Amino acid sequence: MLKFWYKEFSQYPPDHPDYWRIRFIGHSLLITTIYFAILTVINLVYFSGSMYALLDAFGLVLSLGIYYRFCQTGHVKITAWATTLMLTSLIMLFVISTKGYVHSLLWATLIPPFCFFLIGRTWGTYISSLCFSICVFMVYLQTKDPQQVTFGIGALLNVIEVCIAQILLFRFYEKTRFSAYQKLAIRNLEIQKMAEIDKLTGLYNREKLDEVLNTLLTTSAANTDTINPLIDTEDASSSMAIGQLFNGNIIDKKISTKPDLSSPSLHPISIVIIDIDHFKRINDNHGHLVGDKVLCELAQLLQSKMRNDDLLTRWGGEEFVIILPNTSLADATELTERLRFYIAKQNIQNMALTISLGVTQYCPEDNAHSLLERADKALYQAKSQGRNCVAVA
Ligand SMILES: Nc1nc2c(ncn2[C@@H]2O[C@H](COP(=O)(O)OP(=O)(O)OP(=O)(O)O)[C@@H](O)[C@H]2O)c(=O)[nH]1
Repeated sequence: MLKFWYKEFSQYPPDHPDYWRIRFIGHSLLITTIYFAILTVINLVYFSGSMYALLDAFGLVLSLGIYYRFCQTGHVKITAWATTLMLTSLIMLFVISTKGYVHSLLWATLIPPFCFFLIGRTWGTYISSLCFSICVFMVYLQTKDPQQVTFGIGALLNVIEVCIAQILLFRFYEKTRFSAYQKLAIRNLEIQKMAEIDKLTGLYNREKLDEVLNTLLTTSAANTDTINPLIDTEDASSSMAIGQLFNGNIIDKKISTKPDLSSPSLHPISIVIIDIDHFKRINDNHGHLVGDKVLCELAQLLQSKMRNDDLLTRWGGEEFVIILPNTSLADATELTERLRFYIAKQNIQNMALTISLGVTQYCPEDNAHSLLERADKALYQAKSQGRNCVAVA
């Protein structure tokens, strides 16, 4: 609708800071054109007020002229100022010429929204203050020389017109505010995702691992009397789900509210550190780009073997860490052995590749650091045992 009026400026895409200002200029000048055209006719035909009709006709020509020029040049700042000055001066001329009677003062309430949106806070404040001071002065003059107030059709039209303009203005404001808020929310989500995802493999990174581990273990420390941080598939009494910690999605499994730290085997959590064997050789022999591809492919293969609640992360370099909730050390060792065997059978970038793995289980006195340190020691042991094997600590 009204495509002939709204010009698309390719230099101002939707994410440009001036995008909404341009739309506002287009809307405002369209509305003022329509208003001035109607007012010219009403003043001329109905009220026989040639002076006001002339003022409105002048406004009509100015609105069209400013918009025509804007479409040609695309100068946002100049157009914003021209529109502001035209509107404020015509409104104030009307207010002064009616001496503030016939509800003409209502028109002045349109000045701040226009000024602030078009020319910014500072000038918006100055111009609005000036115009309102004139309005106050008009009312002061009325007190000095009071006249009988009559509520004619002119006053009625002024009220109706200003009310319609105010509603349109505030609809527009709300639309821009909502749109800006939505964009911001989407950006925030993107940034948050970027901050916790490893760019190369697409897995969660070390920051996310630390966050999840710390949250799990801090929750356990703070709630030793009430909450066990470990997962209990049977006990669904707490509303906090492990899945929320991992990926923001609520997964059915709940964190137990029973004080069970004394018997971690009932609610075990295990950690695995994986390290590619002789990865340096791959880089040296085939180049870093092939090394990167190996990391990505391995990440995908490992991910394909994860269960719903397992969290696979890239710890850094050619090391990966898995958090295995609700998994005892024995189960974790078995699962890890299966992983090792599975990877050794794969052909990754036309190479046979092996991994070494260190496994450990969470103890009540652990913190994130001590837990990872123990798993790392196990990994070191696996390396010294000749690689391509699993060691437990
Ligand atoms: N291509 C690639 N290489 C990486 C990346 N991060 C770390 N590396 C390389 O990974 C190699 C790790 O080498 P080392 O720590 O000596 O370990 P390794 O050769 O796997 O030997 P072991 O662990 O003892 O079996 C180094 O050559 C790093 O440059 C990465 O993102 N991309």
